[in-house]
Amino acid sequence: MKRSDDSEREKRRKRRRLIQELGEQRIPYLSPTDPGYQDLWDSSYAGLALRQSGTLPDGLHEKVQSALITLQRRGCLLRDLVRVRDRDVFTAVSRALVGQPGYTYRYLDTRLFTIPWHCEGEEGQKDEKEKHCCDSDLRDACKALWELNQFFCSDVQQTNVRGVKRCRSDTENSEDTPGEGTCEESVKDRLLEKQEEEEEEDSGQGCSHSSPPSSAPPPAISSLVQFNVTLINYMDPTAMTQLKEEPYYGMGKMAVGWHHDENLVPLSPVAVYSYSCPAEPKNEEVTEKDGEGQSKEQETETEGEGTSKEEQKEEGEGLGKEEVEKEKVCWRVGLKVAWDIHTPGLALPLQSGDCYYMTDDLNRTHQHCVLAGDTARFSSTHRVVQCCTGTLDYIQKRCSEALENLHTNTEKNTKSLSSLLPSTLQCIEDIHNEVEFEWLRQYWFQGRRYARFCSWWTKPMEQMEKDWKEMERMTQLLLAVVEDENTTQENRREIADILLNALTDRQQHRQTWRDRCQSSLAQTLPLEEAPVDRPYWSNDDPDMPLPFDLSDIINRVESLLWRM
Ligand SMILES: O=C(O)CCC(=O)C(=O)O
Ligand SMILES: [Fe+2]
Repeated sequence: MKRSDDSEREKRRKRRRLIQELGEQRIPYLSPTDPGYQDLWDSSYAGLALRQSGTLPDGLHEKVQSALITLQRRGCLLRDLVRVRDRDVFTAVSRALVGQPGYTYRYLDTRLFTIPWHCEGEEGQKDEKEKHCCDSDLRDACKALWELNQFFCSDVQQTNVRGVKRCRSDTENSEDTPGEGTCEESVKDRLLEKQEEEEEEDSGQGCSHSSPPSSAPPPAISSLVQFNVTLINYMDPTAMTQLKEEPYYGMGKMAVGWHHDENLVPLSPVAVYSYSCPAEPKNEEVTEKDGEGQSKEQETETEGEGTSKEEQKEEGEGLGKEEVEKEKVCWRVGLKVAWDIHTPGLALPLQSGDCYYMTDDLNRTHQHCVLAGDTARFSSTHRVVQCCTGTLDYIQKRCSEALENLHTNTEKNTKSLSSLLPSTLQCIEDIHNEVEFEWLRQYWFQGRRYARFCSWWTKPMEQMEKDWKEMERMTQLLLAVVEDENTTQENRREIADILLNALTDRQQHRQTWRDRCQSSLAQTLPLEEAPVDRPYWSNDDPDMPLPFDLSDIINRVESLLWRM
């Protein structure tokens, strides 16, 4: 649901006031050197586990690290232009999705499409086109990430969390005395409630579409973990001028703000490989975008926390200096219990090569953020994404389902709708909108970035566009039925209603995507990354069954409904 600008403004105003009220006070959080750290971990963050760098299989680090550098060098890692509470923002981190061929992952109104990973023994089995979607360099890189994925799949289930080392040797002291002074509960309570309320809205768990029953297997149980994608993150803090301070605990600069991971299979774990590299690897393809190229004026997203520049300034003010200094050289993951202001937060430092797991319902009951260190850093975050409506297979089946209702008379060379059953028509118009807005426009909005280094999605997207065009034809046929005054069709009114709703939705969504494509932030992108508003056609394009702008047709159907 779209919320009005007014209520957005009001929310931001309240939040700003609460942050001002909180002033210099911060909620306590513990780091490994603080007394009580280990106890806090055991009691309140038990779903978190650390797999230290030195305990990974031989050779895996080298493979994975060189794979990550390859992805960066080849220009595969890009900042996403996401939507946070109706506003366009760039993610502070650059990202790419690698995973099962044909899978996608949706976060913050953005559907990422996988660069397929290639698994062992696959060569020779796949048909030619799949085998050569990327060059051998990228194929090797993706294969290394698949190997890491295999390791995580078996490790995360063997490691019934307690088996993994929780911490380093610097936590002997287990006295339970949270480091910082008391704070005014009332202010914090309200602040936290506000914060949670806002964040929850951004973190819909589970499937967001009410689609027909899917053939997907039941949710993974913890004994059988199959991570199906990894979202790769990269950030060089020295190139970023706009990192936000962590506002509630004073943990320091955030690369990724507080959030729950979205769209995962409930209770599924997340496994993260962390690689801090001393120097920024050169990006061959997009030299323009490096360093200074990242405009200082751009706002950056911190998932679920989109705040204005003024707020960022205010949040930074009043921070105790020594709090900012704490552990500042090391990258860390921050954790907090959701809906709870009494439990101190936890900051887990990550040495290069360290991995951590979020298991059980940690992702649901807690939020996490990423705190920037001094060096550039990659992470590979392996997930079991909810894929009931997110695979190419799924959407192709949906398209076929819709097109079944299009009957071609080969003799007369005419087309007609086989069934005019309202439920069938409703389903077809839903599919039409789904394929246009969840797939075609999502794909093209991210520009030509995929096709640049991997051709896997090119053909399927072309086919999908053809199918979608057939659906435009079907809507045109439906319009003709509704407008035929002489029809004996008894449920004409019901059909007109269905059509009107679908067209109104379509018109609105087309406008939203046009706005996203034309936003001032979108204009800052280099040509090959710039959003493409596709499909787009002029209203009198003879090749297209219906105009792009549906307002005339919507008016026609509306007035027709009045007269019925
Ligand atoms: O980089 C990390 O350690 C975690 C990143 C993260 O939370 C995410 O991508 O959702
Ligand atoms: Fe996350």
